[in-house]
Amino acid sequence: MTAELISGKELAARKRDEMKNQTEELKENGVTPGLAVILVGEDPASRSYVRGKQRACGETGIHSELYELPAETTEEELLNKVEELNDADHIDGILVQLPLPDHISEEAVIDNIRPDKDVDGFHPINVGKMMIGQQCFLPCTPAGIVEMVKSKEIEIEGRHVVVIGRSNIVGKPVGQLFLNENATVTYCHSRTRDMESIARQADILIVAVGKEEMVGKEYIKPGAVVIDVGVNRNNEGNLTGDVKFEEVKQVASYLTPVPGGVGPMTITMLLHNTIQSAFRRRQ
Ligand SMILES: Nc1nc(=O)c2c([nH]1)NC[C@@H]1CN(c3ccc(C(=O)N[C@@H](CCC(=O)O)C(=O)O)cc3)C=[N+]21
Ligand SMILES: [Mg+2]
Repeated sequence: MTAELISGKELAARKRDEMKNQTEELKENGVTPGLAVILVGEDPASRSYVRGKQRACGETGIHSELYELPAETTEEELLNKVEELNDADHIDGILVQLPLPDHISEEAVIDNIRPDKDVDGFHPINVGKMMIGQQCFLPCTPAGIVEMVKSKEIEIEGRHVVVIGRSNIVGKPVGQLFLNENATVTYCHSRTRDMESIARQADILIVAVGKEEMVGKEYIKPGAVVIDVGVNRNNEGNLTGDVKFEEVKQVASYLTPVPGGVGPMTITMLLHNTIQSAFRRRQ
């Protein structure tokens, strides 16, 4: 078997076309959706992701503002900036790029973003609402993954989803979203015993670990759907996933590439959340 690739890039392009119509509708009513991105420090990978987000905003008709703060910024200064953006009517979404420098508490920053502008879906109010199935901003990477699976009309209900990774921004919420879709969900992590045999039970395997080429064909049930969330930079500076692409492609039914897979859909869901926020707050 050779897996069919799920191109996040193509799906993202289709979704962004639809979203352009939504921003036009808003603009006819005098509303331009606005996203503010705050980047603290000079990490080159973070800079490159932020550039991608801004480019995507431009293409979709979303106004974006970038605040580049020096690495020495204090927590209080950052919280003041968040407060200012919380109060700015033309800003519908606030994204503080993670990770933050060690002297700043990510928890304190996230807690102080207005939940109705938290387009990352990281605020505890939004996390709680997601957990009990209430309307909220869904976290972008997990929501993008569900969209990718649905785009191929892959059945989710009743199927076994195994998530490798338990971060607050990908692993935990992606399992919750698949549970909300009536899947049976298992989490694996660094302390899991015999991870390969658990992963081999997955109908849909989601790998969100951050370790280059960790998952080979021994983790895959023939015909499984494999979603690679890894964004690792190798020694040559290329972006690579957590999955051994060439060998897993020989056993899986569907596989997401890196780059061109989950990443572009993460950005697309951010645009989606920002537009939804503008509709909710200003229409
Ligand atoms: N508050 C916050 N929200 C985030 O959503 C967030 C964050 N912090 N910190 C960092 C991670 C990482 N992330 C990516 C988004 C898009 C691509 C993406 O578009 N990747 C392209 C390639 C980009 C390239 O080549 O550099 C692709 O996979 O095809 C990657 C990574 C969002 N993150
Ligand atoms: Mg920190």
